Amino acid sequence: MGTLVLLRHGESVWNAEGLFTGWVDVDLSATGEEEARRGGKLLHEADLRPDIVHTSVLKRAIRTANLALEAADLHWLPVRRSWRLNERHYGALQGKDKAQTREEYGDEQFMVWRRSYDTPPPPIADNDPYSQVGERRYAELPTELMPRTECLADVVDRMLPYWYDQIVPDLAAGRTVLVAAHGNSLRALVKHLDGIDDATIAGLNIPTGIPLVYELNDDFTPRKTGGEYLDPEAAKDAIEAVKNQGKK
Ligand SMILES: O=C(O)[C@H](O)COP(=O)(O)O
Repeated sequence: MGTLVLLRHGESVWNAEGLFTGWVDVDLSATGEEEARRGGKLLHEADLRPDIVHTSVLKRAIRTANLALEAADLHWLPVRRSWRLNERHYGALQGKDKAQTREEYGDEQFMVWRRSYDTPPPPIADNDPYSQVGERRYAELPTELMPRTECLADVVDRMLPYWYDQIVPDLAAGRTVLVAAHGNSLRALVKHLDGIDDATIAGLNIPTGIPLVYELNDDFTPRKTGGEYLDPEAAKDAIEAVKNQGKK
């Protein structure tokens, strides 16, 4: 029931520089802005007209949604935002160079931190310049829910209440729903939708700026496992690029 469109934000400035980002509120690069517009054009060309938008509270996802909606001439759509759609909190790795981290700690540890399901990176200190503790945007987040690091399992746990309580009701009403979020919050959602096991999810990467469309059954399971990218060829190359981040 309903159509779900997932859109990872366009390339951010830190994506371009190869830095771990997580909850740091980094803006889109010029390439990322272009990717976001193209995402909107792809929606328009495919005649996909979202009725409502959900974003994280991070500007790279918010601006991606805005630019895509502008390109699709859908500026007026209602939007809701939640920290539950944020990128995975990358702990003490936030702000660190991916390639340098890989070199310093080795391939195995790097991949455990980046893609293992249940091992989070070391926590970030509250006085670290890249910590989000005390940020006004999280003022309503109960202290015990404020992450200092997260693994993907933690993201699944904090994202699913938003899926069930906020997104599913929109889909149940027959709406086409656009979710503009992040590599790892969308991996968490795809894991849930496609029933991917904890080991296999390590190999799944989401490209920036290319809408991924799921037509859903009445029980909100996908009609087609994996959904469909609106530009499958571009998605293939972009997925490979995400996979290879951190390699020199
Ligand atoms: O937070 C980040 O650094 C990226 O947006 C996602 O990074 P990853 O693909 O290395 O998990």
